[in-house]
Amino acid sequence: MERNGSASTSTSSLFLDRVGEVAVTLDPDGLSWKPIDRESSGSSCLCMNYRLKTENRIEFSNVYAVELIDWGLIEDANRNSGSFFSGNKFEMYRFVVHGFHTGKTHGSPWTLCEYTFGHKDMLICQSWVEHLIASTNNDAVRPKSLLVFVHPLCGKGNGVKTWETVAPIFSHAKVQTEVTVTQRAGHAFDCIASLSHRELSSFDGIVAVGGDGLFNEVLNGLLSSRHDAPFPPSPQELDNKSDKNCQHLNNDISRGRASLNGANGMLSAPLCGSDDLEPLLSAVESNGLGVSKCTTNNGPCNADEDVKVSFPNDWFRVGLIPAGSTDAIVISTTGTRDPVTSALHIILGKKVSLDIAQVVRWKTSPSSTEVPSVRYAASFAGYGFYGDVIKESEGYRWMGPKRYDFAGTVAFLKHRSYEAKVTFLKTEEQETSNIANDIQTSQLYQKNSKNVVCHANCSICNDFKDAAQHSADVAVSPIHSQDSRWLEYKGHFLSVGAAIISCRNERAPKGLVAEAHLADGFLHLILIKDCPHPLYLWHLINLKRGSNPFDFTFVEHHKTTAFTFVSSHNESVWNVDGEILQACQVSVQVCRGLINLFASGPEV
Ligand SMILES: Nc1ncnc2c1ncn2[C@@H]1O[C@H](COP(=O)(O)OP(=O)(O)OP(=O)(O)O)[C@@H](O)[C@H]1O
Repeated sequence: MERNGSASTSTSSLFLDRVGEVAVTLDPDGLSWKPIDRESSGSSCLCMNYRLKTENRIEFSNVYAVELIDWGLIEDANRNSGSFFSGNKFEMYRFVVHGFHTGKTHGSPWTLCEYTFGHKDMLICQSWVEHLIASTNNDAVRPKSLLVFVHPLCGKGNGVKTWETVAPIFSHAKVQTEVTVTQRAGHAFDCIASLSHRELSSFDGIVAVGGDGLFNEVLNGLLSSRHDAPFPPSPQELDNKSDKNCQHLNNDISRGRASLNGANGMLSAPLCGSDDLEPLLSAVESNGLGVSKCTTNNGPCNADEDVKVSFPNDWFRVGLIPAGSTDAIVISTTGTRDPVTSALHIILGKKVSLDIAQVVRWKTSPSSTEVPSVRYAASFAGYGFYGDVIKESEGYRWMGPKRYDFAGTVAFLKHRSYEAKVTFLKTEEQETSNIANDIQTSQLYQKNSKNVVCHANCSICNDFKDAAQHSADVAVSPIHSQDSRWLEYKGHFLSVGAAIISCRNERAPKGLVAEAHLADGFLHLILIKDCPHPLYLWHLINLKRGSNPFDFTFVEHHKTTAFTFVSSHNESVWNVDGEILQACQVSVQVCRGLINLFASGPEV
């Protein structure tokens, strides 16, 4: 390798497979090459997505692996030797640069490419490999060892095939993978929940190959015993507090006459100041943060130490390679639904924080005794229409992903509404808006959201990391603060939904809530009050078309950090990340940035 005029640039003569002899230049940002003594500069780019076009440079940020391979053939595509594919062949030592192209438009899938270089001298090849590896390992912390769960039956039954497609990318990058193909629902949860802290900390992350349901299992397996935080107040507790301390006003939403703030809608008087709200149950002994004396907030501990892995932390990451029916989590966090793109995000060590909703079920049915149980959700928790769809779809599993369209149509035609009470924590933004005037919810929505859409390196999501990374304040929403104000809605609802992220999917390309952020510490509560059938259809059409679905008088949209829900219905079904949860009393709170995902944020 010869140094050029600039100290940071060097050039060598190498052979590039299917091109011929090239002058290769290494600069601080990448690798480029120029054919020597030839006008022809054909190049190759082989892999799952075959590209055949002239390339003469690759940036280091687009290189995911560099490998020394065996002595073998390099093809010279000398134009004088005939066709491109019938050039001369030479034997030499070789190394491969594995890379990818990001596509010209945001949200387009990344495509793989590889360049095989050769030289008669093995030491020269070795030296190139060392230089390239050193140059490409500068930025993010790339994972070395991952635990992988593959759901064989997810989506159209392609889980294993999807893993087989991306597995070579991990082996090229020398990322060790311990793979389990799940045998049943709950398998991944059981495996992860039963891992000792030491076992878990021997991995840099866990990867789910499947849909949102498998991801939810992984999430719950990780957090069930490793996230210590006070529960949000139960509906009963809020009632007790409001009876004792607060003015308690209930404005029922009249059936079929949904309206906004004021007459039949929102109660803007505070239910109670919740400064002294204690968690109903201290089932988990909390130390506030969930971080014990020897924790791994800044990285895995020394193997000999008494390790405890708790969440949130700064190093453990979860990955998702999409193979499911809906894949809303992947689309909302990477901007595309592509296994190769997701695999590359994982290998490159990309990281974004994700808000997680802690859903505490207090009662399964109105007559059952209060026994809290916790479920975590990464994308969505919904009741009414959303619960009906998931329940209805269970009977049509044989249809595959199409069953959601069918079940959705059936649930829509039934047009059922449910009597329920929803109490949510008012945010500062809403306080200001309500004092100022009694504006309608759709206006409130526009005013509060400022229509800032989450994107890669989103400043809103990164805000809290700079201020107080992973402190108790950010781990749990401030629902116990002195200034908390709770608002109550009571009435008949077609659905009650809580979107933690945008939940983009093929049926709602901009998401259920287009401006939801990955890690702003808020969820979006969407209350669809009973309304005439055609209007509800219009709302659904707006979701599908990407128009504003909240611009209706029967839709309430509130950005909040916590809410409670009570229904008197015997078979109350929630849809939590696409999975069924039977519950008639729940409390939900957002835990800001509770986990890290191998992703860079939605590209919008
Ligand atoms: N081997 C298995 N057999 C049956 N169910 C499984 C298996 N592994 C995981 N599951 C469960 O299957 C459910 C659906 O998984 P997932 O969401 O990953 O796939 P999907 O095809 O998108 O599912 P769905 O169509 O139900 O949304 C989850 O509850 C998961 O726990």
